[in-house]
Amino acid sequence: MLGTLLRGVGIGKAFSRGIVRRRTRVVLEDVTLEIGEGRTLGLVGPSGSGKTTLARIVAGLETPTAGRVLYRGRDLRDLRGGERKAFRRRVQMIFQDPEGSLNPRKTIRRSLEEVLDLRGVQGGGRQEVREVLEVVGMEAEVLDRLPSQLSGGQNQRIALARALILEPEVLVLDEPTSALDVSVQAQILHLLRDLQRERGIGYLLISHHPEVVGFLAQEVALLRGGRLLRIEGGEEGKAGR
Ligand SMILES: Nc1ncnc2c1ncn2[C@@H]1O[C@H](COP(=O)(O)OP(=O)(O)OP(=O)(O)O)[C@@H](O)[C@H]1O
Repeated sequence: MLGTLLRGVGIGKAFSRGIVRRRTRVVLEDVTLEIGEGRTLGLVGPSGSGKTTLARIVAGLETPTAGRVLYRGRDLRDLRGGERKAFRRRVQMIFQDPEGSLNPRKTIRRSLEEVLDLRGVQGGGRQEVREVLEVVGMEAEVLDRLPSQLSGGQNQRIALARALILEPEVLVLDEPTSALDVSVQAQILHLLRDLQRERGIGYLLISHHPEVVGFLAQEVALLRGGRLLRIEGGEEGKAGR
């Protein structure tokens, strides 16, 4: 049995609004879910139901106002030093707008090399950058370009390459193909599926498109008005597992 990597338990989130009369708006209530090794949990629900907020909480980019997130059984609030670093490295988020997730003023080479710097890799970085480019199906000639000189699909591949350099255990994918042409969407989905099979990465996948969720997810969580209505088995057959 493959292990659980991330769990959200009883997650709630309320945003405050109004400066004079402090009011709060509850966006998530008592949401419990888990992301397992080599598995995809799809997250669907109407616009404004709290999907992105939940994804950001699970990825550690936002703190919940109730409940907790556990990474390998450890509460994120208790992670310090090396453990905190490990979480930051092993849980990565991929966004809908690939160009926006890359620094527009940095070449692709710089964007990838700076992640290697974060990992403390020196000298041998060049080879690794080339290897990861190959994994995401890109040629080395893109290295000297800026994100604005690449297509949406190419930028999403680079965003993935950047995450892969950190050797992630979990990828939180927020509408990763929605900004792309249909044919490019399919390529990215196949790439994501292959990466998961080869590396056992766990995915939390937000998408408005049932065919996208059906392709990758074994389980699908339905969020409505900030509450998890149900989690059900996905269409495993379609993914050919
Ligand atoms: N930083 C914030 N401050 C206040 N309210 C916020 C904040 N972030 C999100 N919200 C509110 O929380 C609710 C849920 O937003 P969220 O983006 O999580 O929904 P979503 O399901 O991802 O929507 P979509 O499918 O349209 O992307 C919305 O009403 C939104 O306005």
